[in-house]
Amino acid sequence: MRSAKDFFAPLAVGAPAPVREVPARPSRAIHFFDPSNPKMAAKVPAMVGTVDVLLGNLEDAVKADKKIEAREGLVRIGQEVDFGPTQLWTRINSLDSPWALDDLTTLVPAIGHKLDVVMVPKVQGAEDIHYVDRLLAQLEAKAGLERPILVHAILETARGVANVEEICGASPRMQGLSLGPADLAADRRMKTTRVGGGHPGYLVRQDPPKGEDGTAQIEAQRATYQQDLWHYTVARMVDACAAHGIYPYYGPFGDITDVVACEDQFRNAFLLGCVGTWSLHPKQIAIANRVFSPSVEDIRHARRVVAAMGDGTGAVMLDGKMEDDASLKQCLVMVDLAEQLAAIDPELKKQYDAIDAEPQGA
Ligand SMILES: CC(=O)SCCNC(=O)CCNC(=O)[C@H](O)C(C)(C)COP(=O)(O)OP(=O)(O)OC[C@H]1O[C@@H](n2cnc3c(N)ncnc32)[C@H](O)[C@@H]1OP(=O)(O)O
Ligand SMILES: CC(=O)C(=O)O
Ligand SMILES: [Mg+2]
Repeated sequence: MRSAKDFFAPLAVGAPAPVREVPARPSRAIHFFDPSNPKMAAKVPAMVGTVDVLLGNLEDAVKADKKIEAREGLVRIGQEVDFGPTQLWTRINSLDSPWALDDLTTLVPAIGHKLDVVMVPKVQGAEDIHYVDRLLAQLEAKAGLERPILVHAILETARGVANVEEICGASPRMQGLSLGPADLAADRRMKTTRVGGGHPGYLVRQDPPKGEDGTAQIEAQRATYQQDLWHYTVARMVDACAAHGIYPYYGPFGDITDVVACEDQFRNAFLLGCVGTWSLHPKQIAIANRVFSPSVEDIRHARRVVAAMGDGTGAVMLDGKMEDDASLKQCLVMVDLAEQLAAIDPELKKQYDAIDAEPQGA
């Protein structure tokens, strides 16, 4: 294990100094595109400014015979497009694949100055992050980059979940984690065939009513409640990320047509502490932007609590409810997020600013 004193030293002579704090940049939707798909690639310039993160995907969903085309396509897009306020990320191929090394050694010299985050799939433990960490430092030094490229890991193996805390703390480059429900389900031998989302068979059932003789009527009509297959993993991921000052994300929702269930899954993740999610299709961007932006009602309430709490200590009553130091902290999470989002989203800024113009007591 590296000494705490060395943790923030560059891992290669001439590499940029590691960040001491991961920048809190809005990333409600990480929108995936396949740079080898001409139709998708052509849409990228017009998507700048409409989505927080554009991610050139090189891994799964890119055909094996298109891997080099995808990598070269991403280089071209990275060089030609002005990304303005939108972050540019990539998902490289898995570290045991024939492509991962060339992904990094090609992308960093060519577009490293524009790449904000490298997403690494199928991370098993800290050793995978250490490998990428050192390689990136060497490539950054060689390319003369002035700021470090951050690393995001996908949690999609049972071993990765077991090692989630050490993955989060493996490098100052660690920016965040995403849930990878498809590969994780396969690795765990779960019996699902979907990419994220729920399953009608994963449920609890209301207790049976009792008959007159006191026996359970198990054949009676009983309500069932579908449960969230991903709750445990998302909750672990949120805790590990919060403990290490990095950011948790839900991942893909594969049923592109079911925008309602998609929104529900995203909202569960938002409420549990995730800062964003993936978008696989243009129509998922608006869902993610809506869900991962605090509502006007929440911001109105949060600002009232902040105002009512004065110096931030003690307890007050507001609308019949107790507010104190701890509920104030929850409200500040919302208010801070709203400020970050308002800085990049003019429509949201208008909505949040309008709260100030409302009559007192509204
Ligand atoms: C488990 C995991 O690893 S998840 C992550 C990996 N998976 C991905 O990245 C998948 C990315 N998304 C896709 O490949 C596609 O959206 C698909 C295959 C799901 C659906 O694609 P299509 O059948 O073309 O969808 P659809 O016909 O609705 O597309 C409408 C338009 O949006 C475009 N489009 C679709 N997805 C995207 C995208 N992600 N980015 C930009 N444009 C897109 C299509 O090219 C099409 O363009 P056109 O109007 O010029 O013809
Ligand atoms: C996100 C991803 O890669 C997966 O679900 O497998
Ligand atoms: Mg995967």
